[in-house]
Amino acid sequence: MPCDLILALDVPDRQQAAPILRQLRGSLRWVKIGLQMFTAYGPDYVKAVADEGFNIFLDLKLHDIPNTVAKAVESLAPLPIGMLTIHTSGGREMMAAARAAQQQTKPDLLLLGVTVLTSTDASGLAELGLTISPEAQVSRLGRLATDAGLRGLVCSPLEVAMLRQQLPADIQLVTPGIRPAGEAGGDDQKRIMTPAEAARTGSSYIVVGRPILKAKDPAAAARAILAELS
Ligand SMILES: O=c1ccn([C@@H]2O[C@H](COP(=O)(O)O)[C@@H](O)[C@H]2O)c(=O)[nH]1
Repeated sequence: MPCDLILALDVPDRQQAAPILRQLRGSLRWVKIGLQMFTAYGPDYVKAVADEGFNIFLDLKLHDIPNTVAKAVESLAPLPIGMLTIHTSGGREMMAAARAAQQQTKPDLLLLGVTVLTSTDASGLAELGLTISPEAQVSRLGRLATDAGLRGLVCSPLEVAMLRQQLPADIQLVTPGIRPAGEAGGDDQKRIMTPAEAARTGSSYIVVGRPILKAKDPAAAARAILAELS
């Protein structure tokens, strides 16, 4: 199963992003714009990065009452985006409303349900009153999301093999929590794997931010990961 790289463009400003994008044009296909850059620059920046030839994953992790999330999906539909996230913990009704809005306004958009954040481990779930393993909670939320009509999930690569057993084969599994060998620990990511392992286990896409952005040569670091995946 092919696995592609998505660069999480989590940098403070567009000046820092520009040289990285320029150097990766033609080799990297997907760029994730998340809360940091979207709150700084808004929809215009999404259009600007798309105009440079990248596919855009807009990672806003929408989570609100069903009507509000559905209306946000409608508002985002004119943007040149290929993927958009909502939180599965918003529940079945919220996900179904978002999915209906997406189908009506942007049928080719892949609406992804974020399961358990890769920065959360069993003790983090327990603090929220959820005495369940991350794997069991991802399984539960994955089923709920696909029952509500979603065709893609965000999870840790640690849960991919389990989800591949329980879900239809065409469900797209997008996995952050990627740390190259020797770079584990020392930050907020808890449920992690290397790029090659995440691809081998069946991820459709891996999402990588800091391991690329903090490298001496970010474009070279991204190209090395792309080579690992090919
Ligand atoms: O469960 C999740 C969902 C989303 N993310 C996002 O992915 C990137 C990961 O960046 P790194 O620097 O490689 O940790 C980041 O934008 C998160 O918002 C996630 O990590 N986990």
